[in-house]
Amino acid sequence: MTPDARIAAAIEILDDMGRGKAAEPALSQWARGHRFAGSKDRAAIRDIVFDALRKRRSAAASGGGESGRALLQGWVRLDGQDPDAIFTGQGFAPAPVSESERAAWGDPSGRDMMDLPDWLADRFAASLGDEVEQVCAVQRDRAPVFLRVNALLSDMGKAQAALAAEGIETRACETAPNALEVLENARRVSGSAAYRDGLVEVQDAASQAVISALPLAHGLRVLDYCAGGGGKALAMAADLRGPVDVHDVDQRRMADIPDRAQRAGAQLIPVKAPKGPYDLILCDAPCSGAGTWRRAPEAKWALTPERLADLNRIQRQILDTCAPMVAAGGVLAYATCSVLDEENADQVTAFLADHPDFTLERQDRHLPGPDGDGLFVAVLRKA
Ligand SMILES: C[S@@+](CC[C@H](N)C(=O)[O-])C[C@H]1O[C@@H](n2cnc3c(N)ncnc32)[C@H](O)[C@@H]1O
Repeated sequence: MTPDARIAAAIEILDDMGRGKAAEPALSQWARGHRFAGSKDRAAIRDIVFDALRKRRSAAASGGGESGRALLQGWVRLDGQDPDAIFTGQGFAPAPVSESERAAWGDPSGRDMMDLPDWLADRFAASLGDEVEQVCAVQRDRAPVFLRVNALLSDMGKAQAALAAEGIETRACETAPNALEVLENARRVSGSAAYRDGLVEVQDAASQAVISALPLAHGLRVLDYCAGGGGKALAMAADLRGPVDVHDVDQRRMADIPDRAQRAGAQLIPVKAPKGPYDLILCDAPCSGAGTWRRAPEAKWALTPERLADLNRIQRQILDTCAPMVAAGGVLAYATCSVLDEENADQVTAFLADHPDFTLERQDRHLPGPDGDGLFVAVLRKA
């Protein structure tokens, strides 16, 4: 497919999303209806759709509307390209820009460039202060791909060499001790021998740093209470060189854990109703994901104040449920992939007020940037 035909495809998909479909089903449905599109075309179309979603507000202001055509005219203009060179109507290119479309073009400014709904722009400003502009600018671009070298089966040098042998170039990243940033051929990672053999896992560098901040030591009894797909549990098992109990309210979220654990040579033990006592419990709580919206940009447009309030309630409940399961002298670690105070420091303050037997030992905030996503972790020690 030509670059302009890919833009025409992205317009169809964005229009489908405008009628209420989520990005993944819209992309899959388009691919099913256009079997001639190869994997490179599908990947390129996906990149355009996701980039337009990251910049939806500024693209809409630039292109004069929320339709697929307006968004992508705006997206092309934001990129410094000439829409008339792409919207030619030739071959499979989108139809030429009409006079009414052109008249609607604008120049995004101020809040448009934050690429957030107004209510979230306010919350971001309140939580991030002087750093808000920089964080919003970062979230308008694609995130780097990071890997975690699995210390149970490999080390940095061996893993980098194995990846390089398959054309995957990496560099060590300072955010966490076992983190690699993929510099070239990131799409090859999931099919590589290094990945299949468990030498590396795909995991954001700041997510890895959250685990490095925990006082993990061999022999500790550890529970991952919100284990999901097991990304952080695997990282804990590698640091611990021992087993980790895994739990999630939604069993289906843990479906991949047995295969992932086997590949990584790690012992993750599913526990339906954990009781404790544990020396360390990680609560990687459900959250807005506001630190990871580069990767999942749909989420920032879908979040509502009501949903955020619900998440805040669930986060409090999870901490309250886990606190009694922590052994005396043990640790409760609270993590989110959010940059919003109400999900992070405010939750910790409220928890400490209700649980005077805990003290705050450490609190780290990672902002989204070149070295990883936006994450938060608080290490709370029980007396
Ligand atoms: C941020 S995700 C966890 C990601 C995971 N730790 C990882 O590193 O891949 C949050 C998880 O919390 C789970 N969850 C939501 N409410 C919960 C609750 N009340 N108790 C336990 N887990 C819950 C969700 O099903 C989801 O899998």
